[in-house]
Amino acid sequence: MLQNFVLVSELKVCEGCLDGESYGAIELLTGYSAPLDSSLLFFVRFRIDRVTSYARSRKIKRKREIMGSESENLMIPCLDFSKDKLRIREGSEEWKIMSKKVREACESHGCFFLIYDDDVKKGIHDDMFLCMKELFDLPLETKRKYKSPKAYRSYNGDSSIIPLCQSFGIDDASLSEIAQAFTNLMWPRGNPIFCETMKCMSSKMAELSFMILKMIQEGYDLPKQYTSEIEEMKSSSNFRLMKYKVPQSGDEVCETALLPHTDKSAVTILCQNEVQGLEVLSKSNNWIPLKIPNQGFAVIIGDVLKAWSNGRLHAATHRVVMSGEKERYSIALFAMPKDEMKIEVPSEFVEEKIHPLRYKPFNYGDYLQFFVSTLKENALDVFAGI
Ligand SMILES: O=C(O)CCC(=O)C(=O)O
Ligand SMILES: [Fe+2]
Repeated sequence: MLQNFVLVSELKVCEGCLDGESYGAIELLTGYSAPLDSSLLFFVRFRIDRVTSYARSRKIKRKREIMGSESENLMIPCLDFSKDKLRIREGSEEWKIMSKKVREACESHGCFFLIYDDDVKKGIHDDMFLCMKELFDLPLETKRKYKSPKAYRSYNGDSSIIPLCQSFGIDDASLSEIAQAFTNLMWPRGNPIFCETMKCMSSKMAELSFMILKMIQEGYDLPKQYTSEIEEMKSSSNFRLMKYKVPQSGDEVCETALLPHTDKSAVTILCQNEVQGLEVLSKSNNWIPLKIPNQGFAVIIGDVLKAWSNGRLHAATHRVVMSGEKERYSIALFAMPKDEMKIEVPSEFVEEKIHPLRYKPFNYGDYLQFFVSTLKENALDVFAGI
């Protein structure tokens, strides 16, 4: 009977030690909430003991889940495009071998790790993260000046759904006039280091995304006639800068800082500071923490390539969880088509028995609009599925 008299919110204030998980646990144990009476404090303490052990067991369970998925993490390939410091040359034997590996990784996991070292890239990673800190440290009213009519571009730091995340999305950031306009808006007195670093980092990442797209074409031995389609798939890009706050509720708690989703791009390239947090959902339905190599990238297949390849390439669902005491900074480059591109499955991907046609042709801009207005989890299948 007593359990009906626990007010969850007062409990939280009273004890000041309950995190999100424990709070949920109390609701679970009590069924519903009612005003807390001081005579019930003994009972409440007893409950808290139970709740704490419940929360502890949840944490252990999560640790086990992570350990269980660790073996799957090891299965996600790490591909070195700069092997022996020699850049893989298009058309070479190494290029062909690597292309098959890219195809395989994108079919099995929808993602892979990428290492790529060259003289231009050296140091730029660190410079970019220093620049990002400077950007996110600007006053809120300055950051809010960055507005765009396009979805997921404007400065976003006030979302009640993902309160730990702040972001900016800049289209075609490698173009001088765009990088300059963004820099001038944030720093009216100028910040040439930021401007140059952003241009350089975004063009490096765009170059890598094109390389991956070409490898996918090669990996399937598709004829040259598809080269122009592959080029169209990266004719736009969005350079997204993100900062994730440390969760307030205690360092052992993992909070979802970015909700599960698939990207609406053709392909996404991502890197981060030293703080991990990205997870992908494996085909066997386990969340796998992606340990992105230092100075390396994670590559994730988006909805466009999934549709175009008739579902052979897997658009991996992913999310960000935050724990620990350090802020996370991440950078994503979304390579995508222009709105007017028609996405149509090449006949080479269709095979009556094993691979019947799964997607009807659609206009990329229409798909984006559909997604933004419905936010459906399985938007691609609802919009273009057969
Ligand atoms: O911050 C990350 O690591 C992931 C970001 C992401 O998935 C996105 O912006 O679509
Ligand atoms: Fe994403």
